[in-house]
Amino acid sequence: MSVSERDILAAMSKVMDPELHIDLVKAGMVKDVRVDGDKAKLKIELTTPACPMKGKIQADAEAALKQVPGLKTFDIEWGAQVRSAPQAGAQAILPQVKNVILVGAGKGGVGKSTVSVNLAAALAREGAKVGLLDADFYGPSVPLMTGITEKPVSPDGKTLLPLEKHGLKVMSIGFLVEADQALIWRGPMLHGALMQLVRDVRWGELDYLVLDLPPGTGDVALSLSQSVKASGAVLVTTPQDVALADVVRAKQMFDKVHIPVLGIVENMSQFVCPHCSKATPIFNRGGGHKAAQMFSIPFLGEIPLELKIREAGDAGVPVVLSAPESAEAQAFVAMARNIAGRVSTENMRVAVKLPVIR
Ligand SMILES: Nc1ncnc2c1ncn2[C@@H]1O[C@H](COP(=O)(O)OP(=O)(O)OP(=O)(O)O)[C@@H](O)[C@H]1O
Repeated sequence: MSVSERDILAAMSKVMDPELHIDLVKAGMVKDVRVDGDKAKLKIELTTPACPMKGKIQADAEAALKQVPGLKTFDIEWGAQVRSAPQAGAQAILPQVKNVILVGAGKGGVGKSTVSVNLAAALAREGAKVGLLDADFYGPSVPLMTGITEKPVSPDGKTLLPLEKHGLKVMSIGFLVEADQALIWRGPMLHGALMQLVRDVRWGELDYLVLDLPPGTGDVALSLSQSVKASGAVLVTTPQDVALADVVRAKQMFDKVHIPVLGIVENMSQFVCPHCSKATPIFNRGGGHKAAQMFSIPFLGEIPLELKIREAGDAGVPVVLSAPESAEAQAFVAMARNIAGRVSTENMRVAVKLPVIR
């Protein structure tokens, strides 16, 4: 029995992307199908190199090809092509950036910058082109957390080159102004300075720009979020019940400007004693889950309270790079994959008018 390219496509159209809820052919992921007698070659292009469902898609695709009558061997080349947010492109303020991911929190000190830096580093480690923009003028921590001490240069007096470290393109308000100076600026001045950071930096082509927002739900966070036409926002919280009120405010802020909330990350979830391995929920447990349930938005992961995370931050090498095999690094990687998956789902939902599935 001879096999045709149509048979291969028919088999692939039975494989569903478990997150996007459409089949691989409809999602445009199946490329370059070639059949030669009883052998087939094809390429499957995932929507992100950090795909949280790659293992399942791979198993399902192989199982489907094994069912094709007459097909003896097959060779799947795996790749990834990050899709742009529908609002990205020539008209946008960042025309070469496919997706802006906002990282926000209802209040300061919950680990927003730690999450931003590790998210960016984890996505880059998976193979994506990633930028990190620190707009947190209250306490720009990205220079310290990435170990960058140089100042950005402007080759033409108008635009700035981002600094490059850990496979990331990095820019921070902290590179340009003293913290006490930014703090006395009023709203419009701050917004202007931050927009300059967005617009006048030569980011080049990026799959993801992770934007560490100023904490809270003030006007600057709101107007910046609105201006960059983000793919979505990640809310960082600690597990206490008192943090819930801040999450509510942050969620309302993003709803107001129609930015999808990609989900909630619970930071400082519990402390695992390095001596006896006993887990202690210092800041209580479950607040992030509770908030996610309350709003029917995804829970993107929990990050333990762990000395190594703080030490890695202070040493300028994110823990996902300094100790990639550690449980805390794995927690960040799982979170980053969930976020990349949610960005893909949001983009696909708009592109093919999928129903909202939470
Ligand atoms: N999971 C964690 N385990 C241990 N230390 C952590 C963890 N998350 C954050 N920290 C530490 O807590 C401090 C505050 O974190 P970070 O600067 O990321 O918070 P933030 O929400 O961005 O704060 P701000 O809004 O004030 O800028 C840092 O010293 C950081 O290293």
